[in-house]
Amino acid sequence: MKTPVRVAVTGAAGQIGYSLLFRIASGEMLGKDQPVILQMLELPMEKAQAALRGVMMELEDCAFPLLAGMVGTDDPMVAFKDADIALLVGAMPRGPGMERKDLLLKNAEIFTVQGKAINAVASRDIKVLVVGNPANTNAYIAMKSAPDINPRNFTAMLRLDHNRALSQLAIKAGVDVAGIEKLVVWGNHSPTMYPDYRFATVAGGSLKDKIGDEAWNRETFIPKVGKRGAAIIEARGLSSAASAANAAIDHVRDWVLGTNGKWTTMGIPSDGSYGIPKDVMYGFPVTCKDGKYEIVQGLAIDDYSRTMMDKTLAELEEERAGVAHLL
Ligand SMILES: NC(=O)C1=CN([C@@H]2O[C@H](COP(=O)(O)OP(=O)(O)OC[C@H]3O[C@@H](n4cnc5c(N)ncnc54)[C@H](O)[C@@H]3O)[C@@H](O)[C@H]2O)C=CC1
Ligand SMILES: O=C([O-])CC(=O)C(=O)O
Repeated sequence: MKTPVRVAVTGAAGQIGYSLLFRIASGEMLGKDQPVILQMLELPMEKAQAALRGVMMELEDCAFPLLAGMVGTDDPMVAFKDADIALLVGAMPRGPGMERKDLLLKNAEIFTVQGKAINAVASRDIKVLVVGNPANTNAYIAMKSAPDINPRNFTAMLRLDHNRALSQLAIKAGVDVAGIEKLVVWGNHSPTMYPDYRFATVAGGSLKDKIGDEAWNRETFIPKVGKRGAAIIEARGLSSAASAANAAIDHVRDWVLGTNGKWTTMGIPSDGSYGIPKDVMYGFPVTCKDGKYEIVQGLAIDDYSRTMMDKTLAELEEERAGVAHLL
């Protein structure tokens, strides 16, 4: 039996939490032979704590063989104690008519507090995924609030955008999602993101050539992927939850268990690649191996792509300036 991995999940009684925890406990994130201890954080309010107790009762009722322990708490110092992995989900979601960056000042403080707690008590090798919006800038805040942890261990979720793009491409080209490789979504998890299939392949050939429709790329595909979150809020009255939880599972699974040479997209602190200034939390194409990610290097950036990549960068820099006083 492997040693259990401690997984901290914030916002555990929320919508995404409800779609996420059961899949982690069943082994879908870290493997069917990997026991986990769930360390769940919720707000120190009776309603949130009662809801968390209910979720924990349901987890108990599943009798998951891999669930080696559970902690429910309102204290970040307890939730992140010795945590190997943290999914920072707990934050206010947007409603109709809002942009994710409208949440910035409302949610930013959560990530200074939690970054500091991670710095104080978590495993020195903790892997952090920020889901709470605006995810890139919140991940940047958490990273800067945890100076003793390697900045590379803080990441933001672009995987939902990557998965959305995959499905739209598969529908357009009439191919299986599983056959598409080498896709990337550059930049911010916001409508400025740049889903880029110039390098994508299907059955060994170019997906871009197969689709052969640049007007569709610019006028339909890019805006559709960028505004998908808003379309779901419009339709459901609530922001995406099951698909967001699914993307979080995909992100962490690939980071920990590897991508076998395949590309995926992660929001990571830039190392200066592709002209993105160091530390900006930006969506890059990566491969993962042995618990580490590497940026795919050497991709040609044409003029249109440069403009798109700079636009989403400018938004991230603006968001970063807006929270500078907190850091
Ligand atoms: N990056 C991405 O692709 C996506 C991000 N999101 C974001 O994820 C976040 C959560 O979404 P939902 O689960 O739908 O929201 P929700 O409102 O259903 O749940 C959030 C939960 O977090 C808790 N919470 C709030 N502040 C907290 C804190 N400081 N510590 C611990 N718990 C706290 C709340 O009590 C609530 O139970 C939102 O910010 C949403 O915008 C949602 C979908 C996709
Ligand atoms: O759009 C939202 O506010 C929720 C989210 O991040 C998404 O679904 O991509």
